[in-house]
Amino acid sequence: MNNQPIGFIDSGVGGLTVVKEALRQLPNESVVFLGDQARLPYGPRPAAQVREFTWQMVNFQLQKHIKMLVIACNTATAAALPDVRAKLDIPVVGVIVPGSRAALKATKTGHIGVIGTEGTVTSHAYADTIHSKAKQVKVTELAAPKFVPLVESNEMTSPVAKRVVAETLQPLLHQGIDTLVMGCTHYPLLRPLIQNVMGDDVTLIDSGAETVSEVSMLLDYFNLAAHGTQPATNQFYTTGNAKMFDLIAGNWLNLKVAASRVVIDQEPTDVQPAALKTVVIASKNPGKVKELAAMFEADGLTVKSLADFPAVATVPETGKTFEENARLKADGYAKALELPVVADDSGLMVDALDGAPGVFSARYAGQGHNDAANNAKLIANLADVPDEKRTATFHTTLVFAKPNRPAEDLVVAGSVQGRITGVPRGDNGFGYDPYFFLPQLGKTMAELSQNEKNQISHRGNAMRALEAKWRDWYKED
Ligand SMILES: O=c1nc[nH]c2c1ncn2[C@H]1C[C@H](O)[C@@H](COP(=O)(O)OP(=O)(O)OP(=O)(O)O)O1
Ligand SMILES: [Mg+2]
Repeated sequence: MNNQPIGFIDSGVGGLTVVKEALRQLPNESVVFLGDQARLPYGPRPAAQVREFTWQMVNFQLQKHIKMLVIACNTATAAALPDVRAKLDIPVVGVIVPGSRAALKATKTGHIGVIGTEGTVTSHAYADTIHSKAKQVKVTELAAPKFVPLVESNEMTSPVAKRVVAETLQPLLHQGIDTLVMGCTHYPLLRPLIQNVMGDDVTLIDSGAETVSEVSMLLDYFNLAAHGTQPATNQFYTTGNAKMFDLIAGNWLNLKVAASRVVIDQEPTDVQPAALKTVVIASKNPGKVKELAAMFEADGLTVKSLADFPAVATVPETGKTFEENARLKADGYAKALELPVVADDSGLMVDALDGAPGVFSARYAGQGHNDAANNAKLIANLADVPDEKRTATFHTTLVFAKPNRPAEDLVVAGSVQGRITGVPRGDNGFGYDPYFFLPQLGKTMAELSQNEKNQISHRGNAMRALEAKWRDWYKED
């Protein structure tokens, strides 16, 4: 008997489909869930990176004193389960074996379909597991990389979702597949759409739900089940947007949760007293911070960001222009922190949308916005616009401010032109980068390294303008 919690980890909200099943089947058990929404999707990432991220989640869970770990993510199971299992002395459960087992039990035609992320499909983890048990069974695997972003942007019932699901599953029809494994814990949230396309004769296997039976069995086997004498407690954490997390959990899984945001990919930084040669990049956007930090670090400055000052109050962006917002942020944070501050206000202006989303780029998708939701809305709004009319501009205004001297603000700007594609490409950068195509390079922004992006980007151009001026300005003190 053991009242410690069970830890569940996933790249995002998808793992909650497993937790929901656990709460139903094992109501005495306490749960700690962590979703790495800040870095999803995991699907397109190299296996080594998925392993690294998974270990960061595992280490977070170990601090919560879990008694068992469930890797509620197929991509992470395929990439990291053997490694994690070998190094931990608690039971570690993945989703692929239980899903494979259930599919074998269900199939009559002996032809099983598997849909998953690119990472899961290229690992052939399902085919290998199924074939290790039953060689003669035919397994057809198909990557469905667009499904996770649909779920994470809360677009499960939109016309876009319906079309994407129908188009993606086309290759699996009329082949004699009678059982389809939803090999990603996000997919059960699209279940009605998937069932509709596959037809009622196809049995859908929810690998996550199957996993809970395995958890239940292991709790008994290792004598780890909770006493049931005290109420179970549940804790939910996300590395991303807690509001969006709560919204999706509530709307789609009927789970009332209040998630907390956590950082798992950096060592805690001590807050140091204000140093003379310190600049604070006053942004909550890690993508921006990374790009801007490089320049100042090269100049020998100590660079900090708002992540180093978790207690400072957020400055609202109430301006109507990039410059107004950049000034508000720079002056506001410089005053609060009593340090020199650089702020960036930036966004995407699409010609066919009369310059939208513009200064509203970060909040384009409204309440609980995030990159995936913003991108989904952008693509939906451009659905009927032909390629040659999808021209767009990225803009950045940078303001460098000294504490309490707004009149001396140094203001520069930069921009770059490109075109909005229909299909995202690349894993680098952030925000709208995967959709921002640069015809002269034949690549999207997200396909460039940080260095390459800085050479041509709006932010890089603004930084070069700042570079020419800031040293003299800074020295004046
Ligand atoms: O290089 C870029 N590549 C892709 N997307 C970009 C880029 N630069 C800005 N963007 C998008 C992200 C966000 O949706 C909006 C900026 O909004 P913006 O308010 O300036 O930044 P933010 O809220 O993300 O962070 P913060 O205000 O804390 O600096 O434009
Ligand atoms: Mg902002």
